Amino acid sequence: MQDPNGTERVATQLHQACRDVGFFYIQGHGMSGSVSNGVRQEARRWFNMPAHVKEQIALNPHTAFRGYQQLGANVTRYDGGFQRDWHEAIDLYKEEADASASPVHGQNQWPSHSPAFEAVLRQYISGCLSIGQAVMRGIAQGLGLQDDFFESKAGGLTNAESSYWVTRVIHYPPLQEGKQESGGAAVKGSSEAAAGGEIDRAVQLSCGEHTDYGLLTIVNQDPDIPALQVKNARGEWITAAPIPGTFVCNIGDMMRVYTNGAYTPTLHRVVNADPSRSRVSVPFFYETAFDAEVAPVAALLKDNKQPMFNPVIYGRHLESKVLSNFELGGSAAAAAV
Ligand SMILES: O=C(O)CCC(=O)C(=O)O
Ligand SMILES: [Fe+2]
Repeated sequence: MQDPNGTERVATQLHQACRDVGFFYIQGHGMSGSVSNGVRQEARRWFNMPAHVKEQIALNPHTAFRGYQQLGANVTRYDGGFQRDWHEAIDLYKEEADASASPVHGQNQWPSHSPAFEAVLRQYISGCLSIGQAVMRGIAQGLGLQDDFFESKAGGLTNAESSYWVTRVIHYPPLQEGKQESGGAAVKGSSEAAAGGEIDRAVQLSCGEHTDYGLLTIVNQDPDIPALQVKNARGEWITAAPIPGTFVCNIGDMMRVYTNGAYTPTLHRVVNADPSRSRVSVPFFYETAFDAEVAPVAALLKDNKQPMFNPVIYGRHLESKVLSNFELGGSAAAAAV
């Protein structure tokens, strides 16, 4: 019997999804519901704690951008200005004992006052690392490479142990009244925009449109609040509705480089249009090792195609993104909390 485990079939499906859409769902991933649901339940409980408790693990440059960020601290940058994303979150990364090599290296600030939350979050991270390594093996196979390509030197020596993973525990309250209508994202306040400051778009977003930075994102979202939107090839926003028991996955910027543009990360955003309920999601980013040099894979440069991308050190790409993600300190958002 050929392909008894169906791995070739899955590899082909992954190839088609990465090439044509950039998003796919995974099921049969092996993570128990007590972990995937439990981490969201504990997160919801934690975000309901008073602000002064949450601020005990506040994120700033001295905490290597790890920890809690209040509502509106995370921003999306557009030409000429930024808009505040309407969420609060806890950011955690792979821990590094030597913090000197990068502004994002250091230890995590685990959620305060909640050992149960920390315990399930650690289980969740460990489960996602296994899933990430397994899916990357499938993606390598779908590309016609050795299934452990990404674990090899040419593939960045990335595995569950070395991945510079990130996880974001995110709480999206309902959008502010009068800002939820879809369409009409005209930029008002152009004098602010010209100065590179905060811009007042007609529509508020829970998370502005972006692509992810690394290899693979695994999204664990509330089952009953559709909010993640993906831009399709026609330029329309399509909802990636939650399917219980599955994770939504998408590929990031490094996959475009490795495949010399054959796979392109897809723009996505979050709009919690529910006026009465907040949404929790816990995306996990299975990323390249920090020092990995990412370059178009020679075996994928068919027909003497030239590489379209210069090699990138993943950690430098990550730093440039993280350092511009926040508008911390006294803000309109602080007043709104
Ligand atoms: O909350 C979600 O569904 C996805 C969030 C996201 O795209 C991100 O954090 O990069
Ligand atoms: Fe994302």
